Amino acid sequence: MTSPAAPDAAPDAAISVRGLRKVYRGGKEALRGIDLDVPRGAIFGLLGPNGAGKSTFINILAGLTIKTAGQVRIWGFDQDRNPRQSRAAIGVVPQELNIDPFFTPRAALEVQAGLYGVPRARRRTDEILAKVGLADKAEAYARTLSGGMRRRLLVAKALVHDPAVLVLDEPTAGVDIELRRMLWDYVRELNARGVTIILTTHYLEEAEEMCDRIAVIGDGRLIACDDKAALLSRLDERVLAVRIEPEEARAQAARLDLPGGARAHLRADGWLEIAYRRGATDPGALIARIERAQGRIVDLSTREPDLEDVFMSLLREAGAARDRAG
Ligand SMILES: Nc1ncnc2c1ncn2[C@@H]1O[C@H](COP(=O)(O)OP(=O)(O)OP(=O)(O)O)[C@@H](O)[C@H]1O
Repeated sequence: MTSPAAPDAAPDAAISVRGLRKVYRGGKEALRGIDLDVPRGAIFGLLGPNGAGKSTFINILAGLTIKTAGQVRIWGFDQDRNPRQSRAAIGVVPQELNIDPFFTPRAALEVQAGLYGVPRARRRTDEILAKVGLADKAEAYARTLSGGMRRRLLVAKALVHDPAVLVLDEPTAGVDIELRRMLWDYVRELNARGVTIILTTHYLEEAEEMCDRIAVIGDGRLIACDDKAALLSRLDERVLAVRIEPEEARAQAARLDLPGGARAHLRADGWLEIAYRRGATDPGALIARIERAQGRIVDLSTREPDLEDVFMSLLREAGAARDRAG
């Protein structure tokens, strides 16, 4: 693949968004003023609960949804002032598997390349098909492709014009582990060649593994945007897991009032998991409290907070701030 078509001076921000708002017909405000920069060369994760506004954000970048207000620059090109260049700089893999059933993968890529004005001599149809593992399906009708193969075809279609920025909206929803691995390997390879990647995913461990920078959107607002490591270290939280005997005591223990605002919940595997703030309490106090009230601790482990803990904590904080604001 050639390097992505970049202006003479590649911008620091692959995507730069200011004051982005979207109000849908009917009045739903899906984005309430987002300011966001995606650094060039990043693998950038966009996270948020259902209905947070992620797809709206991505569809606006892709030019599929018209924004209500704000400025969007893609690879330095203003979406309103330079629509052609900004569109050429981005490739989007949509969430839905919307593929024309009567096209073969080869024809689908050729049509897509035509739409983007890629001259025949510069088309890389076979190379792209091979990369996404569809070389032997090049002439099959799309309606005969499995869900995973359709997903790969969508990735291939997003790449025909060599975009500098590739956006993947939930690319691994419902795909098997093997395809997921293959897709991520390919994404990493593209990134290593200079393509900036933006992805949304509901699998937080996936974002934790793949992304170097992460934004969290909640209810149309940006509630965090930071390097992954900074985001993870922001939470002064530890998780202690204990196994209590007898079994009957476990559910009771989950309801105990614990020191320092620690929160407990009983996992499906019978372990009691307790999230506590290091500054507010120490594990010794927690253990003593549980043993005093309930049974015997027969096993224990601790772990660092993961992205899921951070994510839940950010959403809780944002919810509490909204409640306070009324
Ligand atoms: N075409 C539309 N018309 C009206 N409301 C819409 C439309 N599309 C989305 N919405 C609403 O806007 C809000 C944001 O939706 P969006 O699809 O952007 O969220 P999301 O973060 O992508 O969610 P998910 O994780 O479920 O895909 C939701 O309340 C949704 O119901």
